[in-house]
Amino acid sequence: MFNKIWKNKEDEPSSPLVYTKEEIMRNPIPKHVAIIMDGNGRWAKKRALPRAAGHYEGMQVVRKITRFANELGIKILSLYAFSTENWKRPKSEVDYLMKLPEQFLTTFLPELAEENVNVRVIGHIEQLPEHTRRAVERAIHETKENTGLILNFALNYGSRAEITYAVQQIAKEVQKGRLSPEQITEELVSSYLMTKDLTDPDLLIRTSGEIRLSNFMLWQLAYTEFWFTDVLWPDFTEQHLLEAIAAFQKRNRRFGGV
Ligand SMILES: CCc1cc(N2CCCCCC2)n2ncc(-c3ccc(F)cc3)c2n1
Repeated sequence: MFNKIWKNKEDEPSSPLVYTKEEIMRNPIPKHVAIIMDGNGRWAKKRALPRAAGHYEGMQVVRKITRFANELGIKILSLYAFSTENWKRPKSEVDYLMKLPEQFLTTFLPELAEENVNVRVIGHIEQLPEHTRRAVERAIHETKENTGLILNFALNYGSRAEITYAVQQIAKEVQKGRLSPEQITEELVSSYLMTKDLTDPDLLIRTSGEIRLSNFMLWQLAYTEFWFTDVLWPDFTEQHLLEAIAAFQKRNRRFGGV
């Protein structure tokens, strides 16, 4: 295996450094954390379990990390749950994945509401099975007045498609004479994206050792700190989130000066 530019977290004993919530909360907390939740299939394979077991375990981690992010004072947590490329997976796996939003919400929506969490979704949910879309729309409706953590699921989402659709919409406005080319600024483009009501991610976390963006929030991540870990998503813990935020805080210490 080639020598990686960052430490392998998965094979080493747990990091000698242990961070506490109190210690991390003494420094600025990233307002928007985005996570590419990778490694569920590999986690199952390592245990000779079906891939569905990895997805199920990954869903339990979503609940745990959502609760902890809310405690830390993170304002927005974006989770890449299903990309437009995921449709290429075996039908049985896609069918299972499409049941997870209902399962998650049936089990945890009362708790999310209790914790004042505001559920949102970016992506083309109109292309999801009816039962999946209904569960998601109900969660969005039932939590829309909540003012706590914004839990933003990326479902059937692809960044290039999002940007292309925005360009098409802007071109139509120019064609109708409602916009001039000079009015097309970065702010205007951002206002045509699905994330128009959200600030850009301050910290991106990707698990399972993959070092790529996989067509996730390409425009929005322009100035985001990236933190990669070999840890597989089902093994991701509050301590790993603290480690990622500690790295974010170390990198942003320079903000005070040159
Ligand atoms: C539709 C694919 C999918 C996969 C999935 N996994 C599987 C892959 C990633 C690891 C996490 C568990 N989760 N976990 C929660 C949701 C969810 C989505 C929307 C919502 F409103 C509430 C919950 C979810 N959705």
